[in-house]
Amino acid sequence: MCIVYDIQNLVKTYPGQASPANKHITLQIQQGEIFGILGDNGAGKTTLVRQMVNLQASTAGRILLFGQDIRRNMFHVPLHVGYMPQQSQALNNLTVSEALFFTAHLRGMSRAQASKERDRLLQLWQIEDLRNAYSPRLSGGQKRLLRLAVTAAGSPKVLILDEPTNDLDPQRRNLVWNVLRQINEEYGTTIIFITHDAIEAEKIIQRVGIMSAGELVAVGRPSDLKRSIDRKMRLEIFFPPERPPHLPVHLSYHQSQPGRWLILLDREEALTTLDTLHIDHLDDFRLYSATLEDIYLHYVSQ
Ligand SMILES: Nc1ncnc2c1ncn2[C@@H]1O[C@H](COP(=O)(O)OP(=O)(O)OP(=O)(O)O)[C@@H](O)[C@H]1O
Repeated sequence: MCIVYDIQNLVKTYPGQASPANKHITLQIQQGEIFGILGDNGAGKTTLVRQMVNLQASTAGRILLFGQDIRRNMFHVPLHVGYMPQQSQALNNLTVSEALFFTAHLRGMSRAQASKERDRLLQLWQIEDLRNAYSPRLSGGQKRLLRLAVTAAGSPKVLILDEPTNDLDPQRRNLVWNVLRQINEEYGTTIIFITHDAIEAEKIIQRVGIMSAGELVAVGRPSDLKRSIDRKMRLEIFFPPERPPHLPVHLSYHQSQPGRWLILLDREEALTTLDTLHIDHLDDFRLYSATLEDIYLHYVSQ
């Protein structure tokens, strides 16, 4: 299988920063993969993808895209990669329809092909009713869908998306994951994205890279990484914040919000722990096997 990205020993230190934003990142991404990048705030994810699209010079290391060093030819990345940054003002004063048409046209399609591409994208991303709306007047979520559609215009071989589901309601987040999977299946597009939605992204992620403090601390298929915490169950409990339950002393919890704890347990002790906690004193509880979010918490907390 063809290697799309070959990232070798990459380091980025911003001027004036004591520690590097990322260090010694070595990673290969294969053609047709859906690769997710997870990590806490400031872990170096955006810096890494900006290096991958040649918008950020690296301090050391190199990046090959389809076997060619991305710094040798400034057109190499734009020719193959559609990139959606976290924030962008780039849609100017165009209507939704114009933004899609001109992007497809600029990417080499004839006017007739670009019109067809515009209609296909309007339908695929379910934004047909916005076709004549001016992009600056769209809501945050509508803009996000338009930016995703613009990034995918002309079907580039690789999509790199920095938090594709930010600003979206649950229904549209679902739409995004489904459309990305569809694009990957139909065109064999390699899709690389950063997300904080570990649980939802698990639906489509084939391989994941977990970043912590500038380092890539784990890379693998979610099912393989799960083996490292395989014997663990995830117990989520909900309780009145002013009356926290008494947890057996050998267990620790992660509090995602007041009155909600996440506890990783050995399978064997799940039922006894629930007994100790007195279920009737809890507002609610959920017990399930490890998710991608647990893998992430496991590696980031190490
Ligand atoms: N232009 C810059 N100049 C100086 N430091 C920067 C710059 N951009 C990012 N950094 C620093 O580099 C580190 C990594 O930032 P980066 O944006 O890559 O993290 P991230 O994982 O994408 O975070 P988030 O999830 O919050 O978006 C942080 O410490 C950040 O403060």
